[in-house]
Amino acid sequence: MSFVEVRRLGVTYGEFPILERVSMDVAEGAMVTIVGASGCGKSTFLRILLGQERPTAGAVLIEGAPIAAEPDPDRGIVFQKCSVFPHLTVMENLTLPFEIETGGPFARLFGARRRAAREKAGAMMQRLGLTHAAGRWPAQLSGGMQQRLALGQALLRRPKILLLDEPFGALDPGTRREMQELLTELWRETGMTVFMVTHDIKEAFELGTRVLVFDKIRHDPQHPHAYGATITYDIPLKTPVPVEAPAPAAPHLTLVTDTNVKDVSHERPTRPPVPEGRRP
Ligand SMILES: Nc1ncnc2c1ncn2[C@@H]1O[C@H](COP(=O)(O)OP(=O)(O)OP(=O)(O)O)[C@@H](O)[C@H]1O
Repeated sequence: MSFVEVRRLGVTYGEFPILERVSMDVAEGAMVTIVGASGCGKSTFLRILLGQERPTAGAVLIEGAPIAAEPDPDRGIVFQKCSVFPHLTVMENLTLPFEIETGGPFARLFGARRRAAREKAGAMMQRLGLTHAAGRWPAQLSGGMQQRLALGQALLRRPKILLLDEPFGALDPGTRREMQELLTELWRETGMTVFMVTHDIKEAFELGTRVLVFDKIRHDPQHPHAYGATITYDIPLKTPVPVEAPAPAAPHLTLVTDTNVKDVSHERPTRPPVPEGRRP
């Protein structure tokens, strides 16, 4: 049994299929990076993993059980922007997860529980280098600091799965590099399973233990929205933590099609053929 199993997942909005027949098995501790053209359904896939949306077809299992019908502390998420609450200070953003745990978004912590929450938030601030900014509002932070705060907030409840939707897309190259290093450190420390959407191919290959490419296998030029995207390439790169093993010398490419899985490590990747009966 894999940690995350996705079985012939499909998502349709109205009459438009966005994702179709997406299947994968993901080991615990993997860092799965996801690339694909804009609009092919990468964020939709993350929302399904979060439990924010239900799939139209297929299933997602986590540790063998169907995914919870709504977000829970086992899954944290960080978006490109606006992941933290603008009306709360850094400290308040980091104690909020514990307040929600106690009794929903309007709950307040008092006494020993408040002290414990502030201690954990303080330790996280130190880990993220934000201690000096405890009393600042998010609008008073740089983009990199805001994303560090968002990562910290997502990690405080120790999620088993961290979902990242282009988390470093709005950062300058230097800050982006720092954030990539921080993410790698936190991932190694926690052993959590990460799904990260990125438009930066280099980032996908540098950070991921496995790269997934989302694209449409079937395409009808007369009806460009007739088919959804699926996984067209599934490229394992390194063994995920905690198992320590040397990375393979060269990436082993697997071209995933609807009906078969074909080893193409010795071939140049080419566009999959249009199935019979679908030719314009
Ligand atoms: N709630 C919704 N209702 C209807 N259509 C939606 C909804 N959410 C997303 N879509 C559509 O689904 C498609 C996929 O969107 P999604 O944001 O998942 O793509 P993406 O691959 O993450 O794109 P990008 O890389 O640009 O962020 C888009 O055409 C979008 O307009």
